[in-house]
Amino acid sequence: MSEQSPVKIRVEKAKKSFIQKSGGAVEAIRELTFDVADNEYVAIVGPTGAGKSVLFDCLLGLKSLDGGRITIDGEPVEKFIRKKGRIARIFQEDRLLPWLTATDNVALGLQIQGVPEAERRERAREWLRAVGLGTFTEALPSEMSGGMRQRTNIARAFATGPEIILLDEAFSALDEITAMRLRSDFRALARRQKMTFLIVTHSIDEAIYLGTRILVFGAPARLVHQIAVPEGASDSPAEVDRIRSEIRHWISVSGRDASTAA
Ligand SMILES: Nc1ncnc2c1ncn2[C@@H]1O[C@H](COP(=O)(O)OP(=O)(O)OP(=O)(O)O)[C@@H](O)[C@H]1O
Repeated sequence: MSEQSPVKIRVEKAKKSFIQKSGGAVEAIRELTFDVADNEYVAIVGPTGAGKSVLFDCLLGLKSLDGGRITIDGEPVEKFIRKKGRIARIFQEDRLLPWLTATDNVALGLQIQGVPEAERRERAREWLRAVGLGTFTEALPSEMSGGMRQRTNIARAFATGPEIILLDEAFSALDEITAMRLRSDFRALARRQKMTFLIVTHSIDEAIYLGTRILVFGAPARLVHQIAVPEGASDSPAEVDRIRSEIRHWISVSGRDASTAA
């Protein structure tokens, strides 16, 4: 993380457990602490069930912590999200409404922000053009490929002008060629918009390509290692190999331990 950039997101000693229907407790987040700087791109990798999605829910104010705290721009996350559209999430599966056109799907978030209809449709079309869907603005999700639907989701995430985007395995369901194109387009848009993003991914190469820093989580979610990704590292096979081996090592030593609370 750059010394000069102000802290955008601060997670401090976060804790979260669930009581399951069987009565047992599952610890999802354990004493998790990390900062994300403004305009930083952070990739999170870790074993399955490591609480990564739960962390995103907490960052969006959808779930509350049992202990510790999350602040964004120095204020509690609940306060930060009161103004709509400051933080967006892109999921692995597209969450488009099947009866709405691409334009109307992208305009939804703007409607929630109270943007007047003509303006929100214009902004939605602009974002669809920016993701290469300028000729599909009136298409229904069923008339688009998986890659096009995910492009529509990306347009929807950017349209509200978020300060932070959370990518939850956003490229994992796509074939590799489509995923490569979308990653590259997403990275270019994020740079243009000067924003912060966090991506949870099971692909180490994706983490190296998109992240300026990679956090390796253990299970339950806690930080076991972090790696800065030097500019241009993803173009150097030797650098990619070095970072990949380092991540693999830390993932292998960070497996699930005592995730079921007593
Ligand atoms: N609503 C819930 N009720 C009970 N347990 C839950 C709930 N949500 C999550 N968990 C538990 O919390 C733990 C973390 O789940 P989470 O979905 O965040 O993992 P993850 O790191 O995103 O996993 P993956 O990489 O497989 O997507 C899991 O053990 C899960 O069973």
